[in-house]
Amino acid sequence: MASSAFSWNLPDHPKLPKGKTVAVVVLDGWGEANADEYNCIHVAETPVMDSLKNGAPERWRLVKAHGTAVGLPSDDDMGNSEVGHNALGAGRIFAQGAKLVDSALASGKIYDGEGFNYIKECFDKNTLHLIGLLSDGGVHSRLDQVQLLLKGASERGAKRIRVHILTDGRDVLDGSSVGFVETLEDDLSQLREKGIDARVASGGGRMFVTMDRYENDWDVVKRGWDAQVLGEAPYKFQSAVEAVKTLRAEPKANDQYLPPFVIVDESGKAVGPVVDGDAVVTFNFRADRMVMLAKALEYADFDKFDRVRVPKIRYAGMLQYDGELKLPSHYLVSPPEIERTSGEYLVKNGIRTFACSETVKFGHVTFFWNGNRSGYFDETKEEYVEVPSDSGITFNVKPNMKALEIAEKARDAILSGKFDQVRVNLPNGDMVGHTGDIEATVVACKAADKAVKIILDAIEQVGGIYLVTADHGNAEDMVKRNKSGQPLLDKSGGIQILTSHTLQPVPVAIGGPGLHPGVKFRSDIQIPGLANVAATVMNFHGYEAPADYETTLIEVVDN
Ligand SMILES: O=C(O)[C@@H](CO)OP(=O)(O)O
Ligand SMILES: [Mn+2]
Ligand SMILES: [Mn+2]
Repeated sequence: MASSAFSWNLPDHPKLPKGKTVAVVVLDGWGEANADEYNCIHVAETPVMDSLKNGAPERWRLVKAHGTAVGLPSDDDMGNSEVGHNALGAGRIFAQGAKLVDSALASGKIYDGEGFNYIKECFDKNTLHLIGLLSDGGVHSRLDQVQLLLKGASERGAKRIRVHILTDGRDVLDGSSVGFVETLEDDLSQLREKGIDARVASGGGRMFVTMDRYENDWDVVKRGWDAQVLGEAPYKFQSAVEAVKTLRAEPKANDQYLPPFVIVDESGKAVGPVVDGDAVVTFNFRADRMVMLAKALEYADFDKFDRVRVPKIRYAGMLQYDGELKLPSHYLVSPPEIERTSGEYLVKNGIRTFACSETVKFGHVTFFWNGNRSGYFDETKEEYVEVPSDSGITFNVKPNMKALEIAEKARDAILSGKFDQVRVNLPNGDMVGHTGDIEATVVACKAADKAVKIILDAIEQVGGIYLVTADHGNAEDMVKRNKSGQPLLDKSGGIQILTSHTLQPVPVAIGGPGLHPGVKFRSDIQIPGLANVAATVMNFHGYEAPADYETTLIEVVDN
């Protein structure tokens, strides 16, 4: 597109009117899968979602929500909220962090960039610290990328390396942390044989240490800071494998919630606090759960918790995590440039927008939706409402979460007549699904379904249009399966609970009294995915999507 000819004005849709209130509902972690006892959506009472599926075959369909359809390296990659909401909001498929880091490592370009050269200054006399999620989940980070980075940095002069690990159990099976730590320890010992002083320095479970998001609970980040930067934690071990094995042996322990620990030497001294002159890299490519730590590492006037000691460091993110805040200012790989999102177009065409979720998913329908960008495009036309999430609990304890409150806010926004688009994320299926608690996940799915009803009823009242979809699967499959789909059993004969997202497709349901009667899903799109939703929503507002957007899912047939 020649820049001189560029215009934010969207062309009118030839057949669909303007002025309808459009509700866009994203059910987080709500995929479509075979109906069996491990499909919590099937087991749960979900009359509203069932009626959408069974009521109007031309207005319900499945779309792809994982792998290449959302910009991930391969179709073995499960979907996730970041890439899912990016695709939903941007209407195009961008090569995502996972893929960009892969290419930068493969070509070696990562080592030529500004970010690497910035941290390299410390290699000669000081320590390089790597902090991030240690697994092969591919949602926030990947172990093989960390291995390549360790190799690359040591070949380029890093003499002392400390790795601060966060155990996963959320994107990978619970219990797999031990194997990942063993693999890492193996790599570090090979580096030591080459004369590089490389060790694990601290650790903890991702949901209890460091990886909070959207400022739900700063204590999580503080626990990480204390262990990683100050070298202080309630548990001390001489090896990381011993740490993870011992902490996992506690009753009810799981990888996601391991307490913080530091590795100490024979005299009990932490082996790797961060000190003046050191370099720090946060190796997650995904933004949401690194932003808070990035602020603590980078901001001089930080006041969210007492950092006690603020070392003068050179800090780089694997990617830049927030394009608007330019955070962090140094990074190893440039993030995808997700611009001209549907949110920005619609606002510039006068669409008044309301977006809402509870804290743990708030940034999904705002920050991710808008291409990893904080804040409003135009505060006179947008209102983003965050319902405070519960903090300090696992969500199987309160599986209803804030679904009702979110739905009521959406209902009020729809009935107020002040908004053209009302967009929400309902977190239940995903957040409770990640706990691996099947019974609670069934309750969660029911709660999400009830919330959908409240929103659709409001749309009915104002003669509006709805589009209900999801960002990826989770609650529809809670068990690890073999290739033929049979549940896999562990050594003691129990099922292996699947806490992660899935590769399943997700539904898109459309309707409402405001939807032109001739609208139906097209059957000619090869492999429709989440990125086709944005053009569809633009149509419902009476516009055609920009030419480079993935095509709309609908057609209007004359009756
Ligand atoms: O909780 C998260 O960070 C991820 C899983 O790692 O889930 P989602 O992509 O749904 O936010
Ligand atoms: Mn999600
Ligand atoms: Mn999730």
